[in-house]
Amino acid sequence: MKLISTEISDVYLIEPQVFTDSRGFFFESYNQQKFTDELGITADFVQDNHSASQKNVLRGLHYQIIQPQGKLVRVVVGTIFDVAVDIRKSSPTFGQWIGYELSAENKRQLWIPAGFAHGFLVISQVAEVIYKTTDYYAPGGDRTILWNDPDLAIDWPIKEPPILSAKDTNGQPLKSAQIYE
Ligand SMILES: Cc1cn([C@H]2C[C@H](O)[C@@H](COP(=O)(O)OP(=O)(O)O[C@H]3O[C@@H](C)C(=O)[C@@H](O)[C@H]3O)O2)c(=O)[nH]c1=O
Repeated sequence: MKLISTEISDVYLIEPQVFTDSRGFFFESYNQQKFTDELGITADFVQDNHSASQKNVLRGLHYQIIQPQGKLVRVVVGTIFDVAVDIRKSSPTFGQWIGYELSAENKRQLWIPAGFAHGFLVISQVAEVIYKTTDYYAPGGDRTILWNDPDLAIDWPIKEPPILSAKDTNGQPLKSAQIYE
């Protein structure tokens, strides 16, 4: 597997080694020893999540104010534009965002450590997103930063108003959100 740096240190794209033959393909989507020894990413995951969304759904930008979660995100059906925003006040890249296309085809994964808000826009007709988290869901502790916060100015590849949950419609701008020191 290959580690690709992004514009924000600590956030990485990961490209797995894919084995193809006449039957199809195989790849290790996660291997703790290789993550630690080869990629230098030490993370203990405690939960796997799986969501399916239709085209133009935007989920995010989410984080947990308690039990902040690191996330290892990948797509098994379709294509998403996956975004991470640095919301660690003490970080030199505070308020910066990165966005990458993750797809069933490119098999790329995005490693987002705790301290970031995460969201994605579905580009394909349907997308199924699977992600591992380093801490458990903390209902009541989850927070949303507004997906189109003008201070973040995230360049979503969006052509029409996205489909949002009620929670995401009422996200906070970063400047007034409860965030990490
Ligand atoms: C996130 C989550 C939700 N749920 C429940 C709560 C709710 O009834 C239903 C749907 O929850 P949500 O609307 O919050 O799901 P969703 O909008 O997909 O939330 C997710 O968005 C992406 C971008 C993230 O980064 C994740 O951390 C998570 O916040 O699932 C769990 O049981 N466990 C979980 O870990």
